Amino acid sequence: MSWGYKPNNGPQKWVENFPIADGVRQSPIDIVPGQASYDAGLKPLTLKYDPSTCLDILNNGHSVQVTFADDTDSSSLTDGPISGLYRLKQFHFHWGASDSKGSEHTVAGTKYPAELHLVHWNTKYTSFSEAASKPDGLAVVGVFLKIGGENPNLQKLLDAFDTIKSKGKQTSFENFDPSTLLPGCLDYWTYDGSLTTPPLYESVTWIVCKEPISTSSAQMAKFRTLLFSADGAAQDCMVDNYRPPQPLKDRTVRASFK
Ligand SMILES: NS(=O)(=O)c1cc(F)ccc1F
Ligand SMILES: [Zn+2]
Repeated sequence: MSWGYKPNNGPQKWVENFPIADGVRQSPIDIVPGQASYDAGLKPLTLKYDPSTCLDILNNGHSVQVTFADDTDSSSLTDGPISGLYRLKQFHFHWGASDSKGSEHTVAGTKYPAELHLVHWNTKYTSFSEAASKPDGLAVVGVFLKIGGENPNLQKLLDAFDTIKSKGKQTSFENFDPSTLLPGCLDYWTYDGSLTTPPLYESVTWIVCKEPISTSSAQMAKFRTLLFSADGAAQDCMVDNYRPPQPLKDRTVRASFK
């Protein structure tokens, strides 16, 4: 049986097949603002996204993912804590069975109902796959979702969910601009971490935005209509697809803001 988020295949069991789960730079972490160190050398993020690079939306059995054409530099991340140019490959979410949990990173122990991850790979490598296992291979921008007003930009994604309800389903999804899912303020915390799902590669420069975006409780309920299970199998709601915070070990979290 493959990895998942249940007691018998979930985060507490991943170390059996992926020993790096107990590694030195695992993600997510609990971010403690009072312990983060302000670094005046950190640049503002430069995120340039071209909606025409948006390809499709997929239920991959672990999350809902929107995939981008990454054969040019059209959708990229530069500056911030990184050097060079990283191309956007995909974005996806993690969420809970209720509004009281769901994010992977936490802020002084606070859990948000969901967390958006925008995954970028370092163009010093030839592909996402090659970059994914390198210590400076990936840069993931994390954005917290909080319960507030309905989010019309998020709604465009949710409207596609009925056609990708079960594992393996995908459908074309064009001209979506991921910058509409970013908060107004791009202040961030950054630290060296890992993928939060197997293979848990320690290849991610994490860039976690301080400001959340809003979603409504009804919109969160829509995420919970997705299934971990494939068509025809017993229906298994896709909820609680988040890894809990991991030990900080010998790492510091830097803040781009005072
Ligand atoms: N949740 S994550 O952003 O660390 C992540 C991104 C990937 F591209 C692959 C696996 C992952 F776990
Ligand atoms: Zn993720």
